[in-house]
Amino acid sequence: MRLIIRDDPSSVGEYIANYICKRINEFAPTAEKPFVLGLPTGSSPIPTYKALIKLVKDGKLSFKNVVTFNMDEYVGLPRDHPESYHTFMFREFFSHIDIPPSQVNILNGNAEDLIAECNAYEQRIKDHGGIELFLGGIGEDGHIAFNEPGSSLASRTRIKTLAYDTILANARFFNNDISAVPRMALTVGVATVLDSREVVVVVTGLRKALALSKAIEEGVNHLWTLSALQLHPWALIVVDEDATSELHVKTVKYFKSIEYVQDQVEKSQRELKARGKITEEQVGSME
Ligand SMILES: N[C@@H]1[C@@H](O)[C@H](O)[C@@H](COP(=O)(O)O)O[C@@H]1O
Repeated sequence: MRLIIRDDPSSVGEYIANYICKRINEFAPTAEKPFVLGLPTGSSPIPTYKALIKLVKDGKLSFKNVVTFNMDEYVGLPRDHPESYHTFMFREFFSHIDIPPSQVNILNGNAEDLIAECNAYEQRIKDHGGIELFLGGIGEDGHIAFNEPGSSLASRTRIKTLAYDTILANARFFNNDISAVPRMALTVGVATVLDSREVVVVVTGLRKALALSKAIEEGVNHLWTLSALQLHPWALIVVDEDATSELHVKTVKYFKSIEYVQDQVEKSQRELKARGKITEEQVGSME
């Protein structure tokens, strides 16, 4: 697992957007072989979405051959409700980029048969060859998607009852009216996230500091479902300084030193390449 620390949420967003841009461009997606991207909602990914939109507007990135799968959706909230995750995703992201709406997948929290909806979603992900990169956020209780504390680490897309903490945290989106927050959601499972080839998680703000420390400084634990990422072979967590507040100083120093050494390695590779000592391919294989 890598942990990247940036000063503030907007630098975190820029880092992740540039990272995703590089991954999509290197993948060189086509209509036959699209890049399959998992996406979250919440306030934390908004700076990333803003930076991705700018990359598209600047002509550096296209979503024409990208297929997306969102992590979760409330149960019973009308699709056009201002706080449904459908509305959120189109308002904050999809309507500003060049993705064909037919390539957007979001769970239907109003399906007649919710279990069938969840199973079909898992199948659709499989039919697309799995998710290449899953971008996620976390809740204050360490949940990834809506995998609340106690969720099975082997869980798949399913119906989840929300924890009271999450209902309280999300009440701010419903005029602070706790009774207006849906009690249930459809969500991809922890195992659905772990199945993706790469996971990138955004964690910003003091409110998430305890969850971050539990997830990376302690063992794999179903009470802090983000900790399951420790089992993933290719995981990256990008955080701001505030989110590191509960980490040990040595943890922060360790991850900063890793980034520093990595930068030095890349710099020396670029120099070797400029002097014709190694090829572009060799640079890529060492990154
Ligand atoms: N289901 C979503 C999560 O996927 C998201 O990570 C979390 C954090 O939201 P925010 O980024 O607004 O703190 O909110 C909800 O609970």
